[in-house]
Amino acid sequence: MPIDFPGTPLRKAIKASNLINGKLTEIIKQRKADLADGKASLTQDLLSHMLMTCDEDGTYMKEFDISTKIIGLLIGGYEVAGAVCTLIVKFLAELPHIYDAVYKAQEVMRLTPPIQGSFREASTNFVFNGYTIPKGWILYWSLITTHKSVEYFQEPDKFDPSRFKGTGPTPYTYVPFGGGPMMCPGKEYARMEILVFMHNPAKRVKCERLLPQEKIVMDPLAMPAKGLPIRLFPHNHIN
Ligand code: HEM
Repeated sequence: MPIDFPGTPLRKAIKASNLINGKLTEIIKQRKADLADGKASLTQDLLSHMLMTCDEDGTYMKEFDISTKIIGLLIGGYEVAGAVCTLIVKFLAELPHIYDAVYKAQEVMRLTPPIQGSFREASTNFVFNGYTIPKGWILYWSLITTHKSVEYFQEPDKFDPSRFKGTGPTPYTYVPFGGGPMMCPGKEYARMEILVFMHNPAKRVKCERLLPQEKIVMDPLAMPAKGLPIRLFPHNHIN
């Protein structure tokens, strides 16, 4: 239960988020001033783009919304794809036989999706599984529950990249990047980043886990608890 209380991870997260938002707001204000003085260009980067683009009603994004979008991009662009690459190394160490890299990466994101779910606001009253959800409620949808459902995936806890052969899973049952209009905007970039990673270090070396029983923890992304210490060998290494 998330309670904002001194000493809790939530309190720490709120403090860190306020600090980062404060720094980003300074940068945003500076950019606004630079744009007004002609010292910055309208097309120089995403920040200028967010400041200068309005929606169909002529409304511009608020500073706070720009700041949270930037935090989302920083986390998505760095942490999340990094978490997937770490987990790929873990599975490569456990199951080193070469399989199609694309299927393997997909199966890693099914079994250990770095982001476990996301939030939505109910735009209307509706009934789900006998529960009435009133309009305006904030809901958490859990993608890991769908990924581990026996209804959609046989032996859901087994690492089996062949699930993605042929037509693959039923639509909306494999959703590591979310779904619908709010789907992750970094999806294609992340896929490319992961495949480049798999093609280079992961293909050239064999890995051995130093802590084979190391657990995966959600903090908040799925990550090995001790940072996944490994030993690397070239593929032609003979013990
Ligand atoms: C394997 C890597 C990644 C995974 C698994 C992932 C997953 C997700 C998920 C599940 C969401 C929530 C979607 C929803 O609510 O339906 C999301 C949102 C988002 N992702 Fe990613 N992501 C990844 C990489 C990236 C990268 C590389 C970027 C940017 C360069 C990025 C930027 C974002 C942003 C900005 C949002 C928020 C979108 C919004 O609120 O409209 N992500 N991501």
